[in-house]
Amino acid sequence: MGMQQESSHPFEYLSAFAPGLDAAINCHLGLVNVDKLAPEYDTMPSWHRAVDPGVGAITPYQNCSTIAKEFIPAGGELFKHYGDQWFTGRQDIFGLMPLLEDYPRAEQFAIDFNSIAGNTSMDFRRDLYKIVTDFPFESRVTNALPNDVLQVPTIVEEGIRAVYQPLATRKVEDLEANGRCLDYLAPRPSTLPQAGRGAFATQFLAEGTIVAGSPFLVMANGDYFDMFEANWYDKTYPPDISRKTRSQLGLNYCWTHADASLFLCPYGANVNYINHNPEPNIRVQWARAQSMRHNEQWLHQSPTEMLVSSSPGLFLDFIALRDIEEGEEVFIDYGPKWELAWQAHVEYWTTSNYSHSYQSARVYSKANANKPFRSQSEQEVDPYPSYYEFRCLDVAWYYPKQHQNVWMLWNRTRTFGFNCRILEHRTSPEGTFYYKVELQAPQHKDVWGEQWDPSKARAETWYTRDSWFPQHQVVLVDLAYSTDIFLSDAFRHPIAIPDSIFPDAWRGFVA
Ligand SMILES: C[S@@+](CC[C@H](N)C(=O)[O-])C[C@H]1O[C@@H](n2cnc3c(N)ncnc32)[C@H](O)[C@@H]1O
Repeated sequence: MGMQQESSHPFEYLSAFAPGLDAAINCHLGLVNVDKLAPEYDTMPSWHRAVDPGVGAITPYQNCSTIAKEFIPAGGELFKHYGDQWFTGRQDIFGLMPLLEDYPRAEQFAIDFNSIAGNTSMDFRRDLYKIVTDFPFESRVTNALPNDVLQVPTIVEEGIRAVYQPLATRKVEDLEANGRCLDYLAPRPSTLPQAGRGAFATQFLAEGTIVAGSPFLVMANGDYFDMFEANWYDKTYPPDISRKTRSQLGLNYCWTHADASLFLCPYGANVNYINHNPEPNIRVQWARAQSMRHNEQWLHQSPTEMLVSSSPGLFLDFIALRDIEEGEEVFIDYGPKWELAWQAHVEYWTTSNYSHSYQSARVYSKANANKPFRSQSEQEVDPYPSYYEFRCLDVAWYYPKQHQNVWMLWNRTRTFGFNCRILEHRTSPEGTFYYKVELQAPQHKDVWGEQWDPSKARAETWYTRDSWFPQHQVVLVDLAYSTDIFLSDAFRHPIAIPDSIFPDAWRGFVA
């Protein structure tokens, strides 16, 4: 998430795989208790593409915090809001699952029921309640009600969450005995040169400790990571899938093995920060059968079933090979092929000739915050580099209601505005910059997946705005696909699944 700015496709979000705690959190719309904050954009501040081989090889999307919105009892499962559509779009699987607003409605129903029937006999109350919950026409609200009328007083006194919370709470002793600690590791700048961030022990970890664990996204092959040349925005040409131009950054965070085309992408807390060292202090091993929902059977059969499964079933444990001190960086061995590829890359990078004068739009804007942006006419004399563009945040003005993709456009523009040009600037007595701008309204009528049609190319329609835009609504951004992570020669290499744990049943699998 948070990467919209990096893509120029008019309708599609660019989805970033943001590993960490949040990726493992389920959704229960009656018990939503956490929220995630947008990630921070944080490149390694001292790195520059003209010099540093690590540039573009690690994610700049960092610190995507998960925060508690409600009281969470010890042992309580964390739940976030996936959005109602996640359930309505899967009605064939979930049926009439209660949505976010159905729980308060059910709660109100229980309160009303109690005030009407609370003083009647238990038998009568039970029958009356059964009529409601077993009503032939199922509804999401009735599905949010507990089956047992004896729960109604709990709802009245403590709210409907109190009915569901016990079902979503495990005993702390049970978690301590069978769970995995999520905070034995934490990210910090790595001790290795050019490696970016690494994972560090937050406390002393004795030899044999399971320091982290991770489920995986499983892919049949690495095609998913391929990128092709295309011009989504102007639609002047479609992607040419015969010409792969580069690999997505996600490749560096995923695991594979020479004997199969499979790719496994871990998303357990902090495991994606573990760097490579040929002399590691951590090893990996599959979780014990049935523990952590690890499906041992999958290790003994062709990956076909695993690939079609809708729920994750692989779980890998990361185990201390020796005592690890608090504050020590932890490492796994990515394999000799990775090591050779990295060495070759470092050598190659000395020959790359990226300009020393390159500055990302973010770096430029920060360094020049005391000056207004240049207007169009000023830019004729003193242009900005071609890899910058202006975005103006102006949601209220243009809202093409007739458009079938309104919500997508709205979401997209809300986050990072419309293309815009600066016509004039002025400075208020308080020193705030104001801009007279021209905005380019989105004109797209087509949708993702439709037949390619160059005649639907983006219309160059510019609108002048009368009001002056304050500086926080005018942003200089990097042109999509121009930041370090899109450099076609940025380092890309997957991590090797150690041969010692790679199941024989998967060898030879190619898809
Ligand atoms: C799974 S990520 C590890 C976390 C990463 N360092 C970060 O900051 O997000 C793998 C990437 O980290 C970097 N890396 C890992 N080990 C390294 C090492 N020993 N030397 C240099 N770079 C390393 C490489 O860019 C590699 O592709």
